[in-house]
Amino acid sequence: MERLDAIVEQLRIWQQRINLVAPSTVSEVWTRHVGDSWQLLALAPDARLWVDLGSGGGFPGLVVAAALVDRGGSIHLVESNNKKAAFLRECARIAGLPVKVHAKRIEEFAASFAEAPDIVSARALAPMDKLLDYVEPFLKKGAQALLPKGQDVEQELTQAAISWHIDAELVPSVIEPHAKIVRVLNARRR
Ligand SMILES: C[S@@+](CC[C@H](N)C(=O)[O-])C[C@H]1O[C@@H](n2cnc3c(N)ncnc32)[C@H](O)[C@@H]1O
Repeated sequence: MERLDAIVEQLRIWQQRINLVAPSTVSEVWTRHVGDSWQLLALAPDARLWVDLGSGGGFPGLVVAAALVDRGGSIHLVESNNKKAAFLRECARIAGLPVKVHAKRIEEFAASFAEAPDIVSARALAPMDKLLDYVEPFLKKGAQALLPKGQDVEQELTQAAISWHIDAELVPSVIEPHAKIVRVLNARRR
């Protein structure tokens, strides 16, 4: 809880200078962002090495990091916006989180990252078709992808299935009634 408190405190401070989350959601940060992120941990109880793509204001990446401390795990956050990357670094330092921030584009990170993560996550980054491009290099190394999605998820999966064979399951969100988390076990281009 102390680590999560520190994350929320830093978010509120930095949000006054840079747009880390939609301003309308700041008052609901504990449910809309912290809780929404925390629920991913139950879907990967044994994961220790994690990669979060397009981390932005740190969701789910920083919240996952707060839990990975107790598992002896760590997380790589990939965020190409330098101001957001600076926030992620400073927040991780203050909260004492096992985080490495990569201020680069996902494509560049994926090409140079030599480790095999247990989980790759991405929230609010891209439509499913594009998202699969981003996570495929990690799936090939044995990772599972956890991708929180809104109520249009079925439509996105149908669209993505035109170009991809997708082995995935949908897990209902415990936070948003119509939202789902897509757990991707495998994906390959047709
Ligand atoms: C809409 S925000 C979502 C942030 C966070 N995951 C969340 O759910 O609150 C998407 C973030 O992904 C970053 N991003 C988009 N494309 C990227 C890419 N190709 N490489 C690295 N970061 C990227 C953007 O800078 C932005 O901060």
